[in-house]
Amino acid sequence: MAAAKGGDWKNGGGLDDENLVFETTKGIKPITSFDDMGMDDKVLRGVYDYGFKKPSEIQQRAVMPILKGRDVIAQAQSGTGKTSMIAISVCQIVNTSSRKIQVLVLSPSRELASQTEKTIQAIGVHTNIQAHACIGGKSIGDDIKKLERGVHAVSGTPGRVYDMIKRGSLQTKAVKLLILDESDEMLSKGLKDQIYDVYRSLPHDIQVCLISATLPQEILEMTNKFMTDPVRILVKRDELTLDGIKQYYVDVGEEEWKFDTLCDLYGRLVINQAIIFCNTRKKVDWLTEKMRSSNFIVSSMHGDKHQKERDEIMNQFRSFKSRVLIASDVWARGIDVQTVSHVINYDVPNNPELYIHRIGRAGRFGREGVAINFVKSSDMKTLRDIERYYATRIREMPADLA
Ligand SMILES: Nc1ncnc2c1ncn2[C@@H]1O[C@H](COP(=O)(O)OP(=O)(O)OP(=O)(O)O)[C@@H](O)[C@H]1O
Repeated sequence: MAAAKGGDWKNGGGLDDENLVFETTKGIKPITSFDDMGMDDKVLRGVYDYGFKKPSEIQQRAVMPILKGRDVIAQAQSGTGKTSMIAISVCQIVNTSSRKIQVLVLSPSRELASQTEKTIQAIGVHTNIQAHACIGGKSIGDDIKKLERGVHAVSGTPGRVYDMIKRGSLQTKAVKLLILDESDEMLSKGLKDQIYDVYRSLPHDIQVCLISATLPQEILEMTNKFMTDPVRILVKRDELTLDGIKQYYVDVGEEEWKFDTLCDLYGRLVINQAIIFCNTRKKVDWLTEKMRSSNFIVSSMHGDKHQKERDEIMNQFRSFKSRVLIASDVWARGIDVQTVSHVINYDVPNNPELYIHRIGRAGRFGREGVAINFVKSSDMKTLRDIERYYATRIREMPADLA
């Protein structure tokens, strides 16, 4: 932070970066109790009232550097409390006596941005913090009104946030902290330009925190362009999969056998709640129709649906009224529904990062979960590559899994 960030990060890192080795910063002392983090009593009360007793490993290591104003790159396995850590830090950092936006949290999906806003509001219940979810698909007029009335923290998606900045409704002068959740996705090709647009509207000495379960080398390489001497808490690839999530595959041979396999599983497994991931929105729609016409009750969700419908589906799923959700990768990252017991990859995901995020929808915060991959003969190599990449085992699903 402090010093102006140098470099042309929008256009990628220089050649010098290629041989950089990234390691966890030495000498980070875990703080094993929330009581010892020097937080305001009201924030602390909010944390305990929210049901947290002890900080998770990543919270023990990353909260203090964030609160001290350091730039931080924080990686930890899925479902281990990273987004909650963002909420705790935001509640502590904002000064509620001023109604200016002081923290901006950006997330890749509307659902995640909204989930983070709700967590901030819940943990900050005793502090009077005003957070606002600034996300696409909602009324622009409502956003403008809410922002002009004054809020302390904004959790949003990059497109809508930048729109509000351009309109002058989202004032950035007092923003001291920018957090990119799911930061590898945020800095990937598709979103990097939008993030850059937001970033250059913020004060020069902005503190930046990057959070994700997956942080590939090429993302770490670009961080020196906009971060200053960041504290790094990193996880090695072979430690990223969670023991609590059992991983299986079913060799379906050909695409056409996937559907029967799914129907068969439905009859055999005791599922609390399940997410079935497909690689395209079209496939989500197709599978939803096909399941419904075979009398299965399923919900479905992807980025082409209207926001109102997306909200309804999320509410139904979170309140356990719907138990099986067929989804695109809009659901792969960050969404926290503790009761999800099974993740089914109807299609093997296109990259190893997505695999980690998808299966991480089950097995939240130490719970058990099961991930089942439907694998065509032509996908077997991709699955083996994923297995090798994370040094994990994805076993053939046993007949008696139920
Ligand atoms: N210290 C804690 N004690 C108890 N529960 C916690 C704690 N921190 C987080 N949780 C709970 O664990 C679950 C997962 O937390 P969170 O969503 O913050 O994880 P995450 O690491 O951001 O996940 P993802 O990798 O999917 O983005 C949530 O239900 C959250 O309420």
